[in-house]
Amino acid sequence: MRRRTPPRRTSKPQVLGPVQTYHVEGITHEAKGVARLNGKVTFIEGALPGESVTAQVTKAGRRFDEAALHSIIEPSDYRVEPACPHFSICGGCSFQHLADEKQLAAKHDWLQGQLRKVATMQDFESLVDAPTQYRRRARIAIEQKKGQLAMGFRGKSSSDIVSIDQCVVLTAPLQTIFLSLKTALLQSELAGLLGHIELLEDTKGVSVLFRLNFEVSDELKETWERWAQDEQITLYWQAPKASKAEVSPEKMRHYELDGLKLSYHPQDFIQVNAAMNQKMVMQAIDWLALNDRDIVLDLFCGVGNFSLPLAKYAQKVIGVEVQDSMVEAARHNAQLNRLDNVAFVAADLTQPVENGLISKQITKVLLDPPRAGAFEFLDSIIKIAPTQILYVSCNASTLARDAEYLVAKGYRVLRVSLMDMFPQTSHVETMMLLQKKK
Ligand SMILES: C[S@@+](CC[C@H](N)C(=O)[O-])C[C@H]1O[C@@H](n2cnc3c(N)ncnc32)[C@H](O)[C@@H]1O
Ligand code: SF4
Repeated sequence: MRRRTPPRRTSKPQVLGPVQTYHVEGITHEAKGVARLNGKVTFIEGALPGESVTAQVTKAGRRFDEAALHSIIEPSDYRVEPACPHFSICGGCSFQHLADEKQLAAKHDWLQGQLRKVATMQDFESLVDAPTQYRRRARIAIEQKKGQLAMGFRGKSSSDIVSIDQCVVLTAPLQTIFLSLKTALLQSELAGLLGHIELLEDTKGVSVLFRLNFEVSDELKETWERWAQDEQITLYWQAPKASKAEVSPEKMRHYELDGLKLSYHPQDFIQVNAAMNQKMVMQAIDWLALNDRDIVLDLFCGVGNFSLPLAKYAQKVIGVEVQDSMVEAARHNAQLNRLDNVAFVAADLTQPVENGLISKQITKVLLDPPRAGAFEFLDSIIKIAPTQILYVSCNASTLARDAEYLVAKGYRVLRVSLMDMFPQTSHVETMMLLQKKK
């Protein structure tokens, strides 16, 4: 008998305490108001600094409590109407009730706290773009329960799916296809066969990937291919247990960046915010001040998102990436863009790498690791002894750890930029430039 994946655990907040009045003093980077009652810190979701609110403790801890907002007695001047009707329950965003400039200020405060041991400059720089309609990729959860279709994101205080009709952080073409898809799925048996859906927009247009939990008949597939033709989008099907390599490897996609064309598979990593990606890559080129004597090592290079633009300014760029298929795509991208001064190597940077990579000829290193950071490769970077290291990070705590190590080994932090890649959410991306001490 076929079995469905087990239902996710739901975690509804459990109210413990009486309704009490709090004065909110600060805000965490996850948008929880910080208050103190009888000396004990309380985090209140939805409350803003400067506000007087009433709230009820939902989780009592030894060092701090968590509370649910009950009412706002005195609102903050910076409280704004959330742009999305689902904001109060959808876990996708956490900051829509706070004015954009204050969101950024809250993220700055938090980032400065995280990096306080290594980055002592007064102010960090900021890189920002549009506050909404920026997300060119999204994973949509879907569930059919008792004839009802839920399609959207996980909730704020439960892992249930919040069914949405509108998502203001998606690009406009993705919002449009989301609605059309939802309407079509309401009338199709496909809804009950799906694990999740991935939406993607790039220079080629919009695509939808169906991740299947169960096999689909050819007839049903044909119906959906006709729907995709009408909508002028591309469909990808990922069969149950199928690997990425089995998902239409011939139907590659591409995006444009700094006048270059980058080809990739729909399940490869690409930066989610296209406008911010363009700005980030330009900032990397600017900060590294490359010239035709520079040999650059681009670690965790993906399909060449930094390597190719950098190659226009440097003598040579060497990109390193663990996934063979992405290394192949990166090599193809170099050819496509007629760049012959860039090479790509497949290597797992958490393991000892071939000695050829640890070359003293390398003058600058750029690294853009996943959340776990790059600790295992730091000693290799130190052996290379580049004059500059540009660290792009999606996790400030692993960045802080790695930067501390590099500082202890003879580097100093020159510049830090908070890149607001995901406005309205609590995610923070950082660019840090380190310089070798003389
Ligand atoms: C944050 S993404 C950055 C990709 C690229 N720099 C970009 O801007 O599109 C991190 C990349 O590191 C790769 N990666 C993850 N673990 C790795 C490892 N252990 N060794 C080498 N690359 C790895 C991932 O496949 C992914 O392409
Ligand atoms: S992720 Fe989309 S639907 Fe959810 S709160 Fe944010 S804008 Fe609204």
